[in-house]
Amino acid sequence: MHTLEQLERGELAGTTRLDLCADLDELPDAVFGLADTLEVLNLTGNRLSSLPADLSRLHKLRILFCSENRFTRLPDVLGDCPQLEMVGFKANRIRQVDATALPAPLRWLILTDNAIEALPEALGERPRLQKLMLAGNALTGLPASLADAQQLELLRIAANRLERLPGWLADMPRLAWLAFAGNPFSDAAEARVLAEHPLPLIDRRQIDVGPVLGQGASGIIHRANWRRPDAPTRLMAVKLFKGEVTSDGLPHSEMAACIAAGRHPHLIGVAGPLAEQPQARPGLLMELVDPAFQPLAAPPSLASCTRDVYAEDSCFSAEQTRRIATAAASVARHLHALGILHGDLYAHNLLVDPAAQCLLSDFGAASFFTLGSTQGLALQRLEARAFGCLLEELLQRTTSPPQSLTALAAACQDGTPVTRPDFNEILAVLERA
Ligand SMILES: Nc1ncnc2c1ncn2[C@@H]1O[C@H](COP(=O)(O)OP(=O)(O)OP(=O)(O)O)[C@@H](O)[C@H]1O
Repeated sequence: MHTLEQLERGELAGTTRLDLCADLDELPDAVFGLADTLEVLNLTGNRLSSLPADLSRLHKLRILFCSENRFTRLPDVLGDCPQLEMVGFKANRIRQVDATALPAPLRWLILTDNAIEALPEALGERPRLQKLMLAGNALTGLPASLADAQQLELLRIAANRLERLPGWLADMPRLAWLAFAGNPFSDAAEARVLAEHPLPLIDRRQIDVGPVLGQGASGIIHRANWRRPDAPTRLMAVKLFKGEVTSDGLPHSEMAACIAAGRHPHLIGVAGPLAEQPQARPGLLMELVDPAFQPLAAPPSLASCTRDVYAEDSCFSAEQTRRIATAAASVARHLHALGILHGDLYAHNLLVDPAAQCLLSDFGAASFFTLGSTQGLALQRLEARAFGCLLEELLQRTTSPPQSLTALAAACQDGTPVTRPDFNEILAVLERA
């Protein structure tokens, strides 16, 4: 984080990235002194409601974050910025987004947690658009032009007012990660899945909440002792949800998916939701994961956009790759059979131990669909592409990758979704590999 004083004293000359959080009501003029080098401008957490009309003087600007400010419209000046490819305005009060505000090179747009009812058709006319985060708005529809966004890979539309999922989503050639829970059309499927797979409520008096184990976007995970009257005390983990919308969706949908997912060798076991209590946060009691299990990769970076970031020295044997891929595919098939789309099938959500045992975590983007529906089948093909990307990444780091798996990764990423293999076929290939 930089300070206004550093900026005004000229100490930041030549910088490519500026992070300013200083109760700003307007962009300081001194920022333009960095115009010849500035590529990333992070103004998150100020009180801004507009940007200067001549923002495009920052002619090298590629990435702009203005989350947690007071914008009520996406500033039109963004559309004048010749290199601007990533725009983040999470948690503002935006109602209005005009075509003029969308820069031509737009690749990654974050408008999570605003009050947007409609988006301009021009959104689909940004040919590089790859990642679109719209959860937590008031959208009743999506621009039909998005059907032409050939590069779109990740779409978050959870917690909106959509009455249906657009049919064209099924034909998107590259779409692989989709979250849509918390819309009127999917609420019934969520309620059904949950009703069919209930878990007993856990009495909060039986839980001693211990130290923090970790923190995700939707909540904090603590170690916990579960003291049951008729059984020995068990060491567990409890997730206490924060309650707000995340970039993936709503905490109650995440909880519903965790519960409904049931038991599977490659899922973290869930004991049940904590009984509700006034003023207490919703909570979920689950098995404690051994620290030997670690994420297979880190989440995407600003540069990688939709693809995970692996450690430089990540390297797998063909057998490890086969085991990890089989675990991911079998758990995806299990979820799909229940009417659950994981929506975030990524290496960073796979916890793997040194013996290549594997757990799929993070149901924050999970959504619910009607079993046996055409739409359900399309969604499974969409998740097959996510699996294909994962397998491709594993194979890039595998010594002597089996040819059959290279062909499988390609087939799962076929630009015509209906020709992709389903998860039964995927598992059959993995078994033979
Ligand atoms: N059952 C568990 N046992 C032990 N540690 C856990 C358990 N669940 C989560 N953790 C720890 O808490 C961290 C956050 O977990 P959580 O599932 O909330 O978030 P995430 O999926 O990693 O992140 P995000 O939701 O932001 O994508 C994990 O990285 C892990 O270190």
